[in-house]
Amino acid sequence: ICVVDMMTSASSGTMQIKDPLNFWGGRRVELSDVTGLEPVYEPATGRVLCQLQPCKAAQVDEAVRSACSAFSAWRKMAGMERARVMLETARLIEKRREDIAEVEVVNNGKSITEARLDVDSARLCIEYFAGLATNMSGQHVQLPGGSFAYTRREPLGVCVGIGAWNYPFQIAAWKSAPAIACGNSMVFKPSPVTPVSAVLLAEIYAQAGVPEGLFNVVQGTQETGTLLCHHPSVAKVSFTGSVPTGKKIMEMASKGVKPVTLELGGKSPLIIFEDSDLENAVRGALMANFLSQGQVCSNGTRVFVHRPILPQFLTEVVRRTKAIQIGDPLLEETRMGALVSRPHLDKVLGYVEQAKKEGARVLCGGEPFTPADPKLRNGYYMTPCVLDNCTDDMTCVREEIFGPVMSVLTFDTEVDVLQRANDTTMGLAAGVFTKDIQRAHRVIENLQAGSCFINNYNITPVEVPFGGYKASGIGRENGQVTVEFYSQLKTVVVEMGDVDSLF
Ligand SMILES: NC(=O)c1ccc[n+]([C@@H]2O[C@H](COP(=O)([O-])OP(=O)(O)OC[C@H]3O[C@@H](n4cnc5c(N)ncnc54)[C@H](O)[C@@H]3O)[C@@H](O)[C@H]2O)c1
Ligand SMILES: C[N+](C)(C)CCCC=O
Repeated sequence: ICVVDMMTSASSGTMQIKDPLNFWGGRRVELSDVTGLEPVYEPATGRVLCQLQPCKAAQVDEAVRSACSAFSAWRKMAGMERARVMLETARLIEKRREDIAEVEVVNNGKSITEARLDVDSARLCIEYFAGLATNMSGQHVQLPGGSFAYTRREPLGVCVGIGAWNYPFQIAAWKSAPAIACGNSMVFKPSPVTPVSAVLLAEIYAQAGVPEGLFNVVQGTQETGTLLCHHPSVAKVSFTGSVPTGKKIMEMASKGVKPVTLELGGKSPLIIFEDSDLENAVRGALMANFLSQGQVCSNGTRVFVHRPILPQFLTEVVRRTKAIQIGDPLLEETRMGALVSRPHLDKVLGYVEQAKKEGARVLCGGEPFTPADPKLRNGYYMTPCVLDNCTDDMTCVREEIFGPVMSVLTFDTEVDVLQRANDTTMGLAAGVFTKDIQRAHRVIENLQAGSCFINNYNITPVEVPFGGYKASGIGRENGQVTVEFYSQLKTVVVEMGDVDSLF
């Protein structure tokens, strides 16, 4: 069942990926048409891990047909039966936690410590939605003369999931768990940069007993994604990725009047007031900027610090940032691994150069980093960066960098900082640190963001909805409300008397 030959589990540069990464009809599929191969890299070493076999129209069609056939069986199963299979999936994920996490590290570059937490989040999400699978209920409405109506919450059909590269396994679970809990099937396309772990989820679902074709993986780039969005048998598209791609997805889905979930990018504010617990505020700022090498959609990359505490804040944040251990992401002690690709690393370093040109001051980091271990020399590492002296008009403050770069800004009043925090087209997340509870809730009420934090940052329990305001997205993932985004409501009116015809 395993996709990889684990020659060692201790360090990078050794894992082999040999088995096909496409999956439908309950098994891995070796494509006969293998044109358009794309190299897939191990970010920690720069080594080519395998070649991506992109799916064309014929294969997309096969996967969708497989999903259609599974949907017919799955939708008829009782919620309890669906829940049982999902709980078994969660149990198998827990059992394989370590090898899934290692695959994620090898293809994504994040630290093993973080990858384990991502696998846990995927498992918890499947467990959570297993609980909701038994609760697909409607409403009973009394009407005059003993007549009544009721509503049924029904699945949509074949849902497409399209994922980003920063949380490959977690994204596949956050999309598939609510979809299948509601009785849908799914065709999932991972990012071509990180295609390796989604197929493990497909295998585990199959092993747990879902019908063949319930969760399928098609690999590919934007061509494959486009084919999926336009496919006439697809009922919904759930997308995680950048704002520009999200707009294209919405446009394509609109042609078939298909609902979308869009989990897009952000440029989120984190506001630190002078009465904060400084130690916690600094920890929060690091969590808001450096998880997953800074490649996190919800990151609070605009850190607004109340002027009276700026010096202490900067001293402490820089001290802790410099102490972050960078290196082989498979080692236990590593806290920051490699960025996802060479072009992405160059882009992030380019943002630091641009920030300097525009007048920001680099307090630490922002440089390429070469680990001492020779096998890591071609990996995509950089030192985490804190920028001071930032102003609202700078590129580093306006654009999503998606790397380990924290921009620190200063503020004097609550009114001023709220106006500046909201001065962005995006609205994924926001955070506030203060000991004043009235202020905390007042500030949150006035922040234009879908996922907010008081005295913490970037924690996403699966029981609560996650998603954005403004250009950061449509719909939510996780939490009870997500059932509404993967189902549709049927109203049934029942006449108990005679038909009172006007004709
Ligand atoms: N809000 C969230 O929950 C969330 C989570 C993770 C990442 N993100 C965002 O994702 C972005 C980084 O990820 P990325 O670089 O993989 O994003 P991206 O938009 O480049 O790609 C995302 C996915 O879309 C596919 N795709 C690209 N063009 C397409 C097209 N025309 N039609 C169909 N599919 C297409 C890609 O192959 C990939 O699978 C960041 O902006 C980040 O903030 C958001
Ligand atoms: C779990 N995190 C760290 C909040 C990430 C959510 C997904 C966004 O990229």
